[in-house]
Amino acid sequence: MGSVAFGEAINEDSGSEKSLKEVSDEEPSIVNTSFITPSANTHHSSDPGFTDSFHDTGSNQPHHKKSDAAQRILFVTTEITDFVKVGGLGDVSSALPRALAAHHDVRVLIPAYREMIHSEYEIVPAGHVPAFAGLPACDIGRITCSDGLILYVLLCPELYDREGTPYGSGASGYGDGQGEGWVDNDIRFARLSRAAADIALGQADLDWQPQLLHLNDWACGLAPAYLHWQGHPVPTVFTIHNLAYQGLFNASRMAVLGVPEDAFHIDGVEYYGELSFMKAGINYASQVTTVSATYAQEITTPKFGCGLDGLLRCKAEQGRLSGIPNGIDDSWDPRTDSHLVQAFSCNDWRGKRANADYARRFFGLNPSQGPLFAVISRLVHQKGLDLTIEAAKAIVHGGGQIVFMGCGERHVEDALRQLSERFPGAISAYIGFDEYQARSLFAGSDFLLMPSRFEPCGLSQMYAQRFGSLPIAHRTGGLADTIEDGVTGFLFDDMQFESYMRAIQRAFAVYKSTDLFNAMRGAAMAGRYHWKQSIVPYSKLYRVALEQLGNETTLACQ
Ligand SMILES: Nc1ncnc2c1ncn2[C@@H]1O[C@H](COP(=O)(O)OP(=O)(O)O[C@H]2O[C@H](CO)[C@@H](O)[C@H](O)[C@H]2O)[C@@H](O)[C@H]1O
Repeated sequence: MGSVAFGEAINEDSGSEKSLKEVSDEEPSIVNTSFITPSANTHHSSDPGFTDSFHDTGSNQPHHKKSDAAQRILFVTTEITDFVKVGGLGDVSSALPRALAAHHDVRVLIPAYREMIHSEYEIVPAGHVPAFAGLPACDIGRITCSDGLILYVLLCPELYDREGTPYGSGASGYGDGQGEGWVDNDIRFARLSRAAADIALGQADLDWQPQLLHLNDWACGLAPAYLHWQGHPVPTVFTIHNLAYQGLFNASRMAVLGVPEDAFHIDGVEYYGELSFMKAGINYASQVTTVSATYAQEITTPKFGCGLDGLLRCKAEQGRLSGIPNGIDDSWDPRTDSHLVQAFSCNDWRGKRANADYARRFFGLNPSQGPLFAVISRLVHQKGLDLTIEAAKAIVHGGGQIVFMGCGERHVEDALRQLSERFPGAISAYIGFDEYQARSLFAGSDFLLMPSRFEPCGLSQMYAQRFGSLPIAHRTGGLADTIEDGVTGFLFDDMQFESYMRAIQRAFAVYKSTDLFNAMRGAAMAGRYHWKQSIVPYSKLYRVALEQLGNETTLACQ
């Protein structure tokens, strides 16, 4: 592909066609707060028992006084940023249960990884789950976090006490049983799912029993299925964070996982001859959610549905599929974040500049007056790194610099290393992830490059906006829902180099116009994508799932 020239090709006014919001440093306004997908709300709209008691109380402390509508929720996950994080699921699992805990009794179930066993936290014996099919018996421990959040950790050292990520020895993402995933991932995550089902049924010797399971991604997908096959109608909410990772395993593994033979068909867990954990979760959960309204609609189409779009369309028609956006937690505040070399706020651009200087020094870039672009991402196909690599030369020739931070697919890591060697002082590749430096980079950069092919929600673009770094992103999924084109960032429509370059050119043009650039940064920083906005929709959904009990006539999708 040819490169797109800067200079005369740049339209000075291209970023200003839309009027900017008035911005206030002291009281940031809330933007884009309503994302519940309109096409999938047949159950939600009725919501007979739901009251305003869930509205913002200003507290996210677990011991906040709960309303009568409080529910006991077990949030089941494979990552939590407090201990182990591969990507966005870790952040969500750390923040969402805490936000919900102001209104519900929310506890978390997660495997006891090495990071927990060797942490400073005491693990108190709490329960036990029996062996099942080829799944070993294991103990359950309890960790009480410093803010009171209770984690139940599944103690099974032969499955979980390993060097590596929750999913495998490599770093390329969610390891769905293929590639670099652990060879026993089917057993590892069936064990987690079965433990969740046992806890829900009061069969785990715990002194606590949830009313509802909130399950996350393919690794928890068998939990609703186990409950269904046993004939126990425990309500379940299954959240898809990324449909592309499905947990596909050989059908010969069914017996060892305790999956009944007669469930292996197109309306059960079979996916083109393999066993799909993701399909099990979608098929048997009371409610399915994903993490933005746009992605909830997209996954019902062949383009984004990963072969499950027919099933998801059926769920949407049944009112069992909805989109609830992720948020970001209070720690993402440039005025108070202790990770930053200098705190800053809207219109305090000297403070932001200090973070840029630090980032340039830390990542080995030359001093520069040009724009600093950041890429903070898992390095996987989804994230469109190939487009950014193609655009890099033009960005550097236009006077820009780029820092890449992330790890993932080996060939992408290699390509980034080569790029940084080709453009020393202008491009830096940090292969790995460091929360501290990531925050400095969000704070120091002028623009975040995020040309994702698809993006269920995306957190990085929200972090960037909060820190006054304008995202340049593909108009898809949660990116489309959380970035206002020409106001808080730049969106492009086609996943094509030329289209991406036009958005980058617009960013360069805005950078040249100080007033416009500052107004956009202010608008971006004023957007508050707080988790509090998710409490009401999740609470409604929990209520709907509880009320569905005993009324399961529409579960099957033929
Ligand atoms: N190599 C790395 N190692 C560890 N952390 C890294 C990392 N690279 C980036 N991160 C961090 O992980 C988070 C990225 O979260 P995103 O939501 O943007 O994407 P991700 O694809 O991981 O999440 C998926 O789940 C989330 C949660 O629902 C959805 O928002 C998203 O669309 C979906 O793809 C950020 O906190 C970022 O700083």
